[in-house]
Amino acid sequence: MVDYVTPDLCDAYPDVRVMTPMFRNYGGRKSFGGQAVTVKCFEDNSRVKELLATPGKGKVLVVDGGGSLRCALLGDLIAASAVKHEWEGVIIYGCVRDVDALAQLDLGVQAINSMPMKSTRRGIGETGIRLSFGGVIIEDGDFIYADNNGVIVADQKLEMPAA
Ligand SMILES: O=C([O-])CC(=O)C(=O)O
Repeated sequence: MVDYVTPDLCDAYPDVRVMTPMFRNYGGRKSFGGQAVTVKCFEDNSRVKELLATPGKGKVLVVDGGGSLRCALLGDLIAASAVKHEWEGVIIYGCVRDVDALAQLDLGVQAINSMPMKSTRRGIGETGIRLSFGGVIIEDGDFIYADNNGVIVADQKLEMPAA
């Protein structure tokens, strides 16, 4: 597991897209990165649950939840499924819950806040599409990196510069 340091990546790759600072780290992995798998859903985590139950090695699930603060799109059970399927992490423009349990998992999780109410699951949501939030565009297949400093997006895979 690579320890990504986003300030060092910004220095080495000044063209990266940097998200507006609004995410908090909720996962047990303070730093994570990989190829973006995109989801857009509003207050419905059907697609999040489905995707995190498929193989995720080298991948980061990027969820545009429309910034809703009314319910959580991820909790400890779905996050545990993500760990089992080897996802690197999940970035949610929306909320998570079960935050103390999330902090114990070997998974990166960044979201805008915590919310104890769960979302609905009516099968609504799109996957593999272009997202726009946090001041940047994220295409399915882009590369995304996150740590406690922030979240950055790039067209190609980034390597940590030699120390
Ligand atoms: O089930 C949900 O919708 C979210 C949740 O609490 C979990 O993943 O444990």
